[in-house]
Amino acid sequence: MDQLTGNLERITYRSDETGYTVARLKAQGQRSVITIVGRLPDVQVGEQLQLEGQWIEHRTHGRQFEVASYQTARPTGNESIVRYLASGLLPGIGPVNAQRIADTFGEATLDVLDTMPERLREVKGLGTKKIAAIIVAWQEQRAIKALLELGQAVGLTTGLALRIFRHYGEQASQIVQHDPYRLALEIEGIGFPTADHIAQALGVARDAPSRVIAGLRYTLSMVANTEGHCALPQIELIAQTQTILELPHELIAEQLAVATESVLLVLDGDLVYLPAYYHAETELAHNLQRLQQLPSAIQLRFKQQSDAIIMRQLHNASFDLSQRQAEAVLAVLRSKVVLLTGGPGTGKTTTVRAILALLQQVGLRTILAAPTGRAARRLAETTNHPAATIHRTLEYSGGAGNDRWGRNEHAQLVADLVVIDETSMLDIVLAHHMVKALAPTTHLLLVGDPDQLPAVGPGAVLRDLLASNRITTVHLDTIFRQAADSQIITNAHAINQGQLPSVNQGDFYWFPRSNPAECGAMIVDLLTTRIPRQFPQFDPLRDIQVLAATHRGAAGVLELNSQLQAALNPPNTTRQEATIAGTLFREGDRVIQTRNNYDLDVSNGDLGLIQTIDLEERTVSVYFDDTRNVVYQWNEFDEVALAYAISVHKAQGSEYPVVIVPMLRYYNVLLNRPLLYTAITRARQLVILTGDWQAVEFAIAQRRSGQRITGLSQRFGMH
Ligand SMILES: Nc1ncnc2c1ncn2[C@@H]1O[C@H](COP(=O)(O)OP(=O)(O)OP(=O)(O)O)[C@@H](O)[C@H]1O
Repeated sequence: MDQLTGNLERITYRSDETGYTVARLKAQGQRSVITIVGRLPDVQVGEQLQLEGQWIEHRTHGRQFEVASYQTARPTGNESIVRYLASGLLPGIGPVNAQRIADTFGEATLDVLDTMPERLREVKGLGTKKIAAIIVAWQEQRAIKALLELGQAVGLTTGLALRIFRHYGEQASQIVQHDPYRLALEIEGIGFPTADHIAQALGVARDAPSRVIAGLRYTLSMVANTEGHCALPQIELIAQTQTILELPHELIAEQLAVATESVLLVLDGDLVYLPAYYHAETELAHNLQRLQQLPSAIQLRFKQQSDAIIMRQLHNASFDLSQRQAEAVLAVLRSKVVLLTGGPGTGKTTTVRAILALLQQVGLRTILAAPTGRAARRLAETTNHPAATIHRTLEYSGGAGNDRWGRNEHAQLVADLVVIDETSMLDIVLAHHMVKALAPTTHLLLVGDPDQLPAVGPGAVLRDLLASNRITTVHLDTIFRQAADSQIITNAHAINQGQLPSVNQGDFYWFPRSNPAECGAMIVDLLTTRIPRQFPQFDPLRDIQVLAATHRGAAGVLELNSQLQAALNPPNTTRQEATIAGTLFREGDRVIQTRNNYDLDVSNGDLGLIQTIDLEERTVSVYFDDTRNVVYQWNEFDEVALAYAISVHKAQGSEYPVVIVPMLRYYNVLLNRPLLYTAITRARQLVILTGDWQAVEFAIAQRRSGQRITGLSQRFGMH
């Protein structure tokens, strides 16, 4: 190893993601300024660096020093201090102001910034606003430095350290040092093993209570995220935690008792909950029951009108409802909380429209909402009434463990009726926040199809509420004639009843392909050749969605995306491309937003096309839903994925003109009836299944996706 000491002159390039840096150093004993490269996430211009590493000969850039490890010392001497302050470290400080600051405080400049930053007032020409901004930036800089140093000591990669910093801000070092296990629970991409690794490096004992309790909490949050359970039975929880911690059963049982005592976990009967899910479940049950009991303006308004009169009004407004639909309308007028269920084409939306018309006539207010942006847009289109996501309706902001709900028990929604569509997608936490924000006089109508896949988050709210038998429910099961003409809809209902679909007639096709590679090739062929030839009205980039059960394998989301990208949007000198967070993106690519981002105003599931990739500015702009442009910074783009193919789960609540579904046995464990049913009911005009017919049979034979452990239906009625 060679050693080198010098003063940092300039930073030529730095990756915010990885900390990889190219910089210029005025090194002692070297005649000219040299180039250094390596992971130097926190070094600043003007700093004194001590480096270890080796000299290498770069093909195009020539001789440079590759840094293996380094230490920094703060700049000393007027010139270095000025360069340091003017390096872009502090907002609004260029060479002139930097010189003034350095002249005012001399060698003590950095100490003043550390301990008495208010003394900046002594510097001529610095306003209060500028001083406040400098103080914030300086503290943040120090916090990042402290965290990166700590990170080096405990074996954290720069990428992870920066992610932790983005999450916790200035408290990051403190949290890593004193409660490293929090990282596993609160930061996406950091699992228990990483947190455990840090804790071990900090010398936390393997059988320390904090480790055991973290392991128990981690197990619960993992089963919530992967299997949708709100809780686990004690024995199950201990057994699963044991395999993670590799500690004796008794020790874990003991700490489980301690954790429930101190309410880090909640024991209810035999079920153990994370407190957040326990509260969501109990309060949801409680609030729904309270809501059911309190009188309302709607009830009052329609009290004097007989059922027959109301039906006549609807008839006059040209609604010819079936008996069941009429029952549903009356139920909503008479009961505070109603479930309206049914498969595709059974008249749910028509029923909602009839209710809206009645309420509007007499000046009562309705709010419509759905769990995803696309579902909300469709609801608005089909009802001709404004609709928004539930998050937006509840004026949600924040994120990253810092949630704020503008509408809550203290600031409730102003409405006589709130209608939620796609209720099957409601998880326990969102349902809780929504119901909490309803004024006691509001009616709630939950519309949904319980045979769809359950929510991505934990809980099975719609199924649990149905199972409780305590909420007025109207189930629509007649497929109306117009809808029955569609083979997609009749097949959806057939599949739901355990029958095989009829294929190759109308709008529902089957292309047998025996193995995953052939199936993948078939899908490419469909998008590039067959569909454009036979159905030229569909634009392959905009109208066709491939829905796969899995991410892995030759017919999984990842592989299909790379093949479809190559076929539909191949490399082209006029189209910029870039690899961001491990994925190659190209201008023109079809992409999907994968989580809600309130700053950029894009929701999970929104689809768009990449407009421009700007390598200089490190930004990507995406044109969403043919309506609006969103510009992402590079480091935000990990929220976006290619979307030629997406998972069925991601497609919940969305519809597409054409849906193509590979069906193969290699992912048998993932196949089930709700998955296939959900996939094909996403299509408006055309469904194409391709693969192995036995996989279709197998899927239909698996009646349910995994059962979820929840306590909502039992809890209902206990209050
Ligand atoms: N009472 C009725 N008489 C005749 N046709 C009806 C009736 N109710 C609904 N329809 C028609 O049936 C079709 C499906 O109705 P609607 O869109 O309300 O169902 P849905 O359950 O909301 O379907 P999806 O879940 O697929 O959106 C529509 O074409 C609608 O006009």
